[in-house]
Amino acid sequence: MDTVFIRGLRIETLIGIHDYERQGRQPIVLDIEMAWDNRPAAQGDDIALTLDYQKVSERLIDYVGSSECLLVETLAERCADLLREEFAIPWLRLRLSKPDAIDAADAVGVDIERGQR
Ligand SMILES: Nc1nc2c(c(=O)[nH]1)N=C([C@H](O)[C@@H](O)CO)CN2
Repeated sequence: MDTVFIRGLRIETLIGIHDYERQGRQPIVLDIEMAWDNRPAAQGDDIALTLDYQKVSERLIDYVGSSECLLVETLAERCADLLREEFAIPWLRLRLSKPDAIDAADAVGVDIERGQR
């Protein structure tokens, strides 16, 4: 199975359960693998047949940048649903990291896998 991936997509958003987190935005980082048959695009050298990672990235920047979730689980699930519905992606694995949440940790977050490989 081929994939298209996006690694290290950093987006400022309002996220967290604590009052101080509701006062201002902080970064989250997305790492995403998305199932896609890359052969038709390669055969025709045709961007129209790709899962265009620029369009996917721009859509996520817009959506996440205007989100106000409490939990990383909620935002991860909503991103996965959006991608699968709007881009007809049959399977994806998505890691949502919060690099600034825990001082003693490089990052915390969730990994989810949705759809059929
Ligand atoms: N499983 C989770 N645990 C925690 C979350 C979360 O979103 N999912 N969030 C917090 C706080 O917002 C933390 O990120 C900032 O101190 C704590 N635990």
